[in-house]
Amino acid sequence: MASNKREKYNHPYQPYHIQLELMDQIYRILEEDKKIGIFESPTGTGKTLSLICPTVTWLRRNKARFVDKQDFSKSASGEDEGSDQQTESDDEPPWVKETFAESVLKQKLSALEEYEEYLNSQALTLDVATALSDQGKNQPRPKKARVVAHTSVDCEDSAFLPDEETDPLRRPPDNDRKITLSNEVQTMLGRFNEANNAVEDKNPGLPSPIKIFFASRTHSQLSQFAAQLKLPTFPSSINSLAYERIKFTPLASRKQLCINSSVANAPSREINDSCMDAINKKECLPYARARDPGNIRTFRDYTYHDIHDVEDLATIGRATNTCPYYASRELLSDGVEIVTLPYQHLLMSSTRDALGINLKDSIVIIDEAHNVIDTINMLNSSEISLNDLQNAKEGIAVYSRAFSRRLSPRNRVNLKRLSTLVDILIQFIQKCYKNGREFESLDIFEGTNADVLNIHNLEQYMKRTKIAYKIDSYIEHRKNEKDRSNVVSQPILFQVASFLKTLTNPSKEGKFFFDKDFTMKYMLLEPGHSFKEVVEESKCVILAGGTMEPISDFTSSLIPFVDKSQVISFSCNHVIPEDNLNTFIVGGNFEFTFDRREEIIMLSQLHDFILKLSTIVPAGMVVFMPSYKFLDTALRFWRENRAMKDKMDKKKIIYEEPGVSDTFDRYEEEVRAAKGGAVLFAVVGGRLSEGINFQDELARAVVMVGLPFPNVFSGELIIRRKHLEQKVIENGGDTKAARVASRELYENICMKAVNQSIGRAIRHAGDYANIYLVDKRYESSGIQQKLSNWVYQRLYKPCSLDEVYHTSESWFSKMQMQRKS
Ligand SMILES: Nc1ncnc2c1ncn2[C@@H]1O[C@H](COP(=O)(O)OP(=O)(O)OP(=O)(O)O)[C@@H](O)[C@H]1O
Ligand code: SF4
Repeated sequence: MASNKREKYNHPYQPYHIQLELMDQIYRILEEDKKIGIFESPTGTGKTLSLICPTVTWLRRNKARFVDKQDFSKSASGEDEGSDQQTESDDEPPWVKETFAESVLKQKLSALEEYEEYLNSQALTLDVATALSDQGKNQPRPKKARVVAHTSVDCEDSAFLPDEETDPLRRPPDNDRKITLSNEVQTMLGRFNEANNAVEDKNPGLPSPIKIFFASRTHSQLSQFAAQLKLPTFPSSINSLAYERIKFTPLASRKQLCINSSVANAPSREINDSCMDAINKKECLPYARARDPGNIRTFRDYTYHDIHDVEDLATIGRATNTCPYYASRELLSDGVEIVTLPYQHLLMSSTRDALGINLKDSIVIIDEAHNVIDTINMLNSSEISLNDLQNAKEGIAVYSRAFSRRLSPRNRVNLKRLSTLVDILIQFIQKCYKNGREFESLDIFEGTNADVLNIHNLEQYMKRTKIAYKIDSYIEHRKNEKDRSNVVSQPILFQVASFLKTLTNPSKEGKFFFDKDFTMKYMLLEPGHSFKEVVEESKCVILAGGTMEPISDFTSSLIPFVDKSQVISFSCNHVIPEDNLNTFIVGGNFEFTFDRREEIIMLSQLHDFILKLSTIVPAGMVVFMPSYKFLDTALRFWRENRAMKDKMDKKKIIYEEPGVSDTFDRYEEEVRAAKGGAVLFAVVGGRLSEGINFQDELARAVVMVGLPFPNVFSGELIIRRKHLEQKVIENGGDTKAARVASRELYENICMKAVNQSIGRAIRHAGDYANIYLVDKRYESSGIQQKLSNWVYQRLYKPCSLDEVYHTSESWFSKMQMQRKS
């Protein structure tokens, strides 16, 4: 049975039972045409292959169905779904259409076979590409583009002058195919093109009707996807083809893909502008080559020859001297089946449009999806503090003085206007600031002369002249000249520009408000609104992650517009044996509410509990505290009142501090030294609570102290709660229902953080550890149900503290014995 299933999804290994369950659910979404899948698959359970195998298997089967005469004849005869255009062929008898469709199909299929054979026969491997790209280093380089580098001291001052105000429509849009080339570039291009144009296009362009878009948060997760995609082999979608390559491309940023060294070395935030500069000045040969169909074909054939990650794509770009950033985008409409891309490429509609990403009917997979709501909110929010504005004002003044003689009258006027606007923002904060207070954008300008300023024009001016970039670069440059330490300061004018953009075009789904430290913020309150387009355009969206509970967070804020019958959610068990984890609730007196958490008796008891546990737990033990402040209070109290020194029993104490980056390394070293292990005190939401592996000895126990509810006084939360309560009431609920919804919001934020933190332990099939939830509020069934399923399923029955110690002791001895035998 299991091996049948393995074949069914083309899994490269014998899938774990839980992988089979997950793959069944994913396949079901696709086959039953459901809209949303929400899947939790704990780390170590082979999530990436569980996502790849059923989706690509389905994709190939679906393509086979598409290639089937009936489906294809529709597309060949122009009868695409939704097409209501009358065509000439409507008048033709059915047998004519059918014969035409059959002949088109035949031609396309045999061309497809030829293309696969062509790819097989060509030496388009990465080794060849690397060799070519090494050779390419000796090729003449295009004229060096002028780049404003922060660290460069000998920058010409003129580099900091505002760009000329050209009509933005005349600036080559990203997908403009025609550019006029300088003579030098044209000569070189001619040489490169001769060879390529002689080769006819082998790819018949049989449309891949459905694509898979796989988005994740980090570069390493996307590379991991490419590496895992190499493992399975999928049957060809065409009977006559013995082997069909997966047509895959990653999409990435210019920072990762730029092969023009004079641009690629610029600081991250300047790369886009530098690239556009190089393009506008016709100084980038790889760009010119990426506009040429012959070069794109060569680039495509290299790319499709194998599964390549982002670094490989850059190598192919160098080998073909074709910009991989632009060339990879061309593949979106050239037979690609699977695309990986970072979150922001997928989640912003403007970025999708600019990159030419069409999600129509696609399978969208979002990995590490516990971050997706925060990412959408972050991408659509902006903020600026009083301090930033004061620095911006100073920056504009310094810049205006330095360049007063060289600025055109128009630039001078606009800079003056910008300074006045910054002044208005400063005065508004000084006059009206109250943490958590909402305001409208119009309130800022009441009683001012802002109408004369025309903020929209000012925003456009900043965009066209890149003045924010010029001022920030100039200030940085001056600082570096005076202070050779090269301390990178914040790009303040960039922040002003971004806030201005929000101010001129705020979305209805967001609010302006004041937050702590005299900050003005704009925050999106309905992430679902921005996500709706992704859901509506695609065939389905699969949200997958290691810790997705509480799932209600997604259904209520991300996809409230999707009918429940269209959502499948599934939380996988862990691959570890049932007995490899116990979750204890340590209640008793413990209740670390904000008011009580510093009570002397509770702090003393907490110390005694951790101390006792440290004598029982082997090797490493991680204790998560709800905040830095509480960690600091507890450590101080224990040193002063419980004679705590630098160890707990035999375990060395290591603790997290804000801004310190080597905590994990020190802890790991201590645990690996095998002298008795270490206790690591970390903070929920700190840098050790997400994305870090505490496998095996690094965490034989995770202790979660209290429930890390968010700060009720944060301006952001005040606004979110108010918005939610209003929504409940507008939808016919009463004040009690509104309060319940608020409570749910708080609990979800808190439990998401708990699941993230405790999920750091148990990282593979043979791992084992215990989890201790120290607070009596964990006894509530509502809270327990928000734990990750694999943790909830291993909750130990309610018991006394003595039983916790006793059971733990015998369990650890048993597990260690098992390991030895
Ligand atoms: N059934 C299996 N048998 C053996 N190895 C497997 C199996 N399934 C996946 N693997 C391998 O296990 C390793 C871990 O896989 P992957 O990184 O996808 O898992 P994960 O830990 O669930 O993911 P994440 O780190 O994103 O939480 C990979 O090298 C993968 O090829
Ligand atoms: S077009 Fe490509 S290679 Fe040229 S500067 Fe831009 S990203 Fe770099």
